[in-house]
Amino acid sequence: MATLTDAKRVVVKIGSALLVENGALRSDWLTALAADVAMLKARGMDVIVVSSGSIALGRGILKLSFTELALEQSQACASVGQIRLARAYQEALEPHGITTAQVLLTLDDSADRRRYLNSRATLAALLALGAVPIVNENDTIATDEIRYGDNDRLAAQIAVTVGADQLVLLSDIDGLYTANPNTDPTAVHIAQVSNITTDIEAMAGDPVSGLSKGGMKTKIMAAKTAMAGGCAMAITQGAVNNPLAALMNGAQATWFIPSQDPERARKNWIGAMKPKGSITIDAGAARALIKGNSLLPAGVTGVSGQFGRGDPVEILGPDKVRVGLGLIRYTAAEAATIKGAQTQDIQAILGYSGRSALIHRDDMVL
Ligand SMILES: Nc1ncnc2c1ncn2[C@@H]1O[C@H](COP(=O)(O)OP(=O)(O)O)[C@@H](O)[C@H]1O
Ligand SMILES: N[C@@H](CCC(=O)OP(=O)(O)O)C(=O)O
Repeated sequence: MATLTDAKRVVVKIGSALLVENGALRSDWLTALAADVAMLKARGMDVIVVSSGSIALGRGILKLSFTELALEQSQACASVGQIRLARAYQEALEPHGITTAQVLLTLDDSADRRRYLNSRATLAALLALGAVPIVNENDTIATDEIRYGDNDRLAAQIAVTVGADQLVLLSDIDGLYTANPNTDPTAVHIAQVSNITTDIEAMAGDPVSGLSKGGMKTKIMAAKTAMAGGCAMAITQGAVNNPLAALMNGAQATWFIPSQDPERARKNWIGAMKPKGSITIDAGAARALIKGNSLLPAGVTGVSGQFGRGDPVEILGPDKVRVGLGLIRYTAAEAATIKGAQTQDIQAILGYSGRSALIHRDDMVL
């Protein structure tokens, strides 16, 4: 059985209803949550917070609490609320000596592989620097209608993007039940799910009322994404103070357990992609890759196909036999220009600085 104690990298998703009450921030709750985050960091874990609440806060600030909002009004509320939200996290975490970073993303960002690799690199750099990224959907440019509940799915995508081993959804309920317990008194709590069957999907309903509109449905969708990426996911009660400490101490939750770890899942995901071109490498580079190194331009002897940054390409050995597959960080034209070059010469050749590796070892399967 998974517990939060085992996590090395954890994403925590916080719903609007936990943070905002009657248009105002629940400061005491957030202060306690900051202590929870500091406790996880002190145990050596990387922490990313995905927080909703910008629209709910913005509505309060703009005094639009009792109005049905048009889409652009929701987006305006999000812009107003997001500044307040980010500052609230900064002020709550600062006393613990923790630096916060604001990251605004859309669900589309992980579908576009170039943006996916960029957000992955930025988040990894922030975590390496010890910062806590506070992520929300970039509501101003969200192309779909803003639907509350999308942050469940966004959090799962981010968890997979950064290779988190656990995702915790702090909710207004302590897990998945066989039916919505708010409307069905016979509903029974489910402690663990290792396979999302149609029966499990059928259990998940909408929320009853309030600020959140995603209900269990978006949480089950999030669980599917997380599990496919090798990340365990917990749904637990967030309304109490210090919900993460409570989860560590065995608070009731539903744990969704994946069948593989994040690294294996990522390699399988890359391995299943259809290559858009190929890179031929020399024998020295092939040996370096087998030892676990990234592919540098110096070892490349040929480039073929039309690919963009972030696209999957086949890696061929000197004898044209397939060595592996990876997500490349340069376009086909750039790769052809810098093939055979030393890393320190890339800037002079291209006229701008690029990534040192053509294909990073984390983005490669041999
Ligand atoms: N099978 C179920 N088990 C538990 N809760 C359910 C179920 N089906 C529907 N729900 C509803 O989903 C709600 C949680 O979703 P939501 O309010 O959107 O959470 P959050 O604010 O954390 O995003 C519960 O309070 C409950 O009303
Ligand atoms: N991005 C929106 C929230 C979207 C959302 O998923 O809300 P919730 O169901 O409360 O987690 C906001 O910050 O208001």
